This record gives sequence, C-alpha cells and structure tokens, in this order.
Amino acid sequence: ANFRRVACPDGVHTATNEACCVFHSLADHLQTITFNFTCGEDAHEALRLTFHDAIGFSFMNEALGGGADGSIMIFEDTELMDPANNGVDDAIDNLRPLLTMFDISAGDLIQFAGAVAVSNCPGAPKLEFMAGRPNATHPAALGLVPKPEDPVDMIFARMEDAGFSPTELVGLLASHSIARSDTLIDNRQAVPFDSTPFTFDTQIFLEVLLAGQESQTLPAAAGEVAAQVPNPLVAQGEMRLQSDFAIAHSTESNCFWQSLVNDQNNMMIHFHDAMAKLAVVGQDTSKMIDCSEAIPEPVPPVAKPATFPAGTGPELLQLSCTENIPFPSLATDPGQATTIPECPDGDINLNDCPS
Ligand code: HEM
Ligand SMILES: [Ca+2]
Ligand SMILES: [Mn+2]
Repeated sequence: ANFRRVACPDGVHTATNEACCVFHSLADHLQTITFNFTCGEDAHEALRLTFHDAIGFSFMNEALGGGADGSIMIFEDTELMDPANNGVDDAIDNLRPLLTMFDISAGDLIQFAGAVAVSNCPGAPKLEFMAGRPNATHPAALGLVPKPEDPVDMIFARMEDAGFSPTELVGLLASHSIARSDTLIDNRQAVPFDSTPFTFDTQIFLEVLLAGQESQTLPAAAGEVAAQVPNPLVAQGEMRLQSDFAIAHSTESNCFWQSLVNDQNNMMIHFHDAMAKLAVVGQDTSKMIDCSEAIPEPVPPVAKPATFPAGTGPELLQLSCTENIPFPSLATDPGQATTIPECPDGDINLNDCPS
C-alpha cells in the first residue's frame, strides 16, 4: 500500500492519489452548500439519481446504454422522456452547476454525490467511490428504469439484465428507507415510504409488511398499494409502492426481505455491497481509481431497534416467507397513530423545513 499522501492543489487537502484531490474539494462543496450536512430532500434525490443513471445498461444489448456514465445528465432531454425518470430533474438541476466548478465527469459527479448524500443519513454505511467514468456519448434507451407498477417478474428480469439478483435488489431498496414520492400522488409532495424518512433504518422492511388500510387516493394511484400508517389530520401518512410490496412477497426475495427487519447491520452490508456494484455498472473498474477516502464518515445509526409504528402491531404483519425463520419480537411505539415528520429537524409541516 502507498502510505504517502500528496498535497492537493487547493492547499487544504491531502490525498492518496492526485486524482482524488478534486473529490475532496467536491465533498466539501456538496456538504456545506448542496446538502447542508443533512439527510433531507436533496440528499434523498441525489441517491435516487445514482440508480436512474446506472440502471441504463443491458447485458443483452450493450448498445442500449452505458450504465453509470452520466448519460442522464448529459442527455437529460432524452432520458427524462421516460416516465420512470419523473422527478429526477430536481437532482440533476442541483448537481449540474458543479460540472463547471469541478473538473469531473457527469458520471463521477452523480455517483459521488449520491455516496456523500447518504453519509448524512443516520445508519447508512460508508459507500465506496471509484473515480474515472468517461462521459457518456449517447443516451440510455427509454424503458430501462423499473416502474413501481411493473410486474415483479419484469422488474427482476430488468435488474438481472443489468447484473443484479433479487437479493441485491432488496439490498438496494434499503434506499427506500429515506424516500418520499413527489410525483405519484396528484397534488402531493414528499409522501414518505416509511415512518422515518430521514433515518436509514430497517423500518421500510417492516412497514411494507403491514396489512394495507388506506391508499393516498381512491382508487390507488398507478404503482401504489394501500399502506397501514394512515393520514392523520396534522400531516400525511405513508404510501407503499406496488413494487416494494411485490418484492417483499415474491418467493424470489420474501425471506431475505423479512430477514432485514431489525437487522441494521446486515441491511448496511447488503446496501453497501450492492451500491458498490451499482456505481460502476458498465464501467471498466481496472481503469478507475479508488477515491473512497473522500466520502465523509457517515452519521452513526440511531440506537433504536425497529418498532411497530404507534397504532399498528404484530397482528397486522403479512408474512409470506415459508422458511422457518422466526420474526423478531418488536415493541410498538406508544400513543396515537404516528405522525411522520416532514422535515429533517422533526417539524411536521413541509412548508417549515429549513431550505
Ligand atoms: C424496483 C426498483 C425501483 C422502483 C420501481 C423504484 C421506484 C421509486 C419511485 C416511484 C419513487 C418516487 C419518486 C417520486 O415520485 O418522487 C422512488 C423514490 C426513491 N428511490 Fe426508488 N425505486 C426502485 C429502486 C431504487 C433503487 C435501487 C434506489 C437506490 C439507489 C432507489 C432510491 C430511491 C430514493 C432515494 C427515492 C426517494 C427520492 C426522494 O425522496 O425524493 N430506488 N423510487
Ligand atoms: Ca427510514
Ligand atoms: Mn423528493
């Protein structure tokens, strides 16, 4: 191992490899300006963007896309015609100015920003970052990004064609622990997928297993199935993606999904490993340089086991795994139905979030 560090041109940082210097500076900018060291909306959307760029790849036909190559930013006008990419324009708009401020490719920017973003979320693992993605020369074909209303076998086939098993997909879906929809429900923003959208915890794996009671619209929106944690008067309840529900119950993935409930450590490992793969889809890693050192140390997990949200309980569990795996015994949060915070600081009114 090379233990010498080089002094970076910015006069502030040192790096194991000169090629990593720019990422140390970029991390500072992302943290202080773009994300404000917070696991908020902009961080969530930056993480989502890593997937929507990288999944534009097909082993069956490599002409369809270059994977994690920045094409979604470089050819935004084309790729955003795919309805599966609804909403990713916000992340692209946030990040695009950095392309002119830092000497980096669009693909590197997207994957690096996602890895820095998630470090702000309590309980996220420290992700890897390999530098050196050449800029995309053509857009990815439309139709490569899974949609929540797609049949689960179609989703698995699409993921397999990009190199991911059902287990790896479940690992990636830990991301839906810090996720809210802006586009699926008419006239609604930031509808959360679990009761703790600013904490990278296993609540998503638990709450998707609870019997549905209420959808956000009647009938449910395309890609939505009813969720258990309802809309209290003061704020909005959560929604379930049809795809998360189907993946939680498919025989290909249901036992693994269920096993992640209250297993923070295993969730972190599987998310870490699958993200390492996702970040280099379509890339020749032998030509890349490991700049993981530029990723900030993540905020540690909150020391709280998974719990049934207030007003729910084990009687609502729908378990389809037929292997004899005991389900963890979990407490139920006390009090009236859970009110899900809308801001990272715990405020329940989206209009009051610090920007
Ligand atoms: C079967 C595959 C997947 C489907 C169908 C899916 C679908 C969706 C949908 C419909 C939304 C809401 C977008 C909106 O309305 O604003 C969303 C949000 C999100 N997804 Fe996924 N997703 C999938 C996999 C992934 C993966 C692999 C990642 C990981 C990198 C990811 C990360 C996120 C994040 C972080 C958000 C939240 C964005 C925000 O809060 O603004 N998703 N996903
Ligand atoms: Ca969560
Ligand atoms: Mn959003």
